[in-house]
Amino acid sequence: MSTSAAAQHAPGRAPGEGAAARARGLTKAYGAGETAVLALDSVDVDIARGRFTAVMGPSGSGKSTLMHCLAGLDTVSAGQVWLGETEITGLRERELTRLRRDRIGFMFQSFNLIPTLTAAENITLPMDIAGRRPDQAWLDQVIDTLGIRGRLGHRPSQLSGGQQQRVACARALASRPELIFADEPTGNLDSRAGLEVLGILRGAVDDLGQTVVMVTHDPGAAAHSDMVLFLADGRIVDELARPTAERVLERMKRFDGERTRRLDDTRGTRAARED
Ligand SMILES: Nc1ncnc2c1ncn2[C@@H]1O[C@H](COP(=O)(O)OP(=O)(O)OP(=O)(O)O)[C@@H](O)[C@H]1O
Repeated sequence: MSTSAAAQHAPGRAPGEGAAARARGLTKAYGAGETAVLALDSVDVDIARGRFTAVMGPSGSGKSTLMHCLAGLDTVSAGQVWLGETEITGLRERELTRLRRDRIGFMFQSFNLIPTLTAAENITLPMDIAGRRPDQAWLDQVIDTLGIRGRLGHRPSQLSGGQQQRVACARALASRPELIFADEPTGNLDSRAGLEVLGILRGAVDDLGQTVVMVTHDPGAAAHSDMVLFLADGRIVDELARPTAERVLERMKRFDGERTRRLDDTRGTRAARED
């Protein structure tokens, strides 16, 4: 199905506002010849501004590749990608670095905090590198929303996993980016800390007007989003607005069944040909 067409009418999309990011015909191949892997196969997608979008799919379906291409972390083989109104495909590495620094926030499963810096220093590091002054009122709001004011002088090793992820979240929010990409942000956390982080991302969207895209394997995590995009074999095969964990799980099971049937059909055809 064409996700772009469907997304224009999706309840998860704020009417009248442009997409925070979009891709048309996004194709990414790794390697060449016999060993080439088509990680993304002509993907059309609109990421709604001011919404929380989850990206799900089996291992190897292209979730991380999609995120990396939308964030300008990876080059594309074909197609176009825009961040807001800026087409990022074709930008030079230096322009991409600046664009990522100024307009995108990242959260990773492994937090990626600098161990020798305090929480406060980690939070403002990207802005310090860019020579930008943080907006103190915004920073205070983020720090208080995340409940980490009492931890600002601590180094990462003195913080729990959940607190480290909250610091990583504050770092992603500090520059007030147009778009936050979170790759399995709850993957290394116990369920309580994971729920806290999901609540924080939800709050960043609802209370602070941020746009969040989260890659996850967890239907429970996806249920915190406004819209789930399902990837399979490098294509967006479905989307689900206002998800619940049960509905996400049910869709995933359906895709697994369809995929197994397709594979069985392919094997059957091949076996018949060889007979
Ligand atoms: N640097 C690379 N070189 C070669 N192949 C790659 C590379 N990165 C990813 N791939 C392949 O591209 C496909 C998509 O990978 P990707 O990491 O995007 O999947 P994913 O859905 O994020 O998987 P997972 O859930 O396991 O993290 C896979 O078949 C993978 O093996």
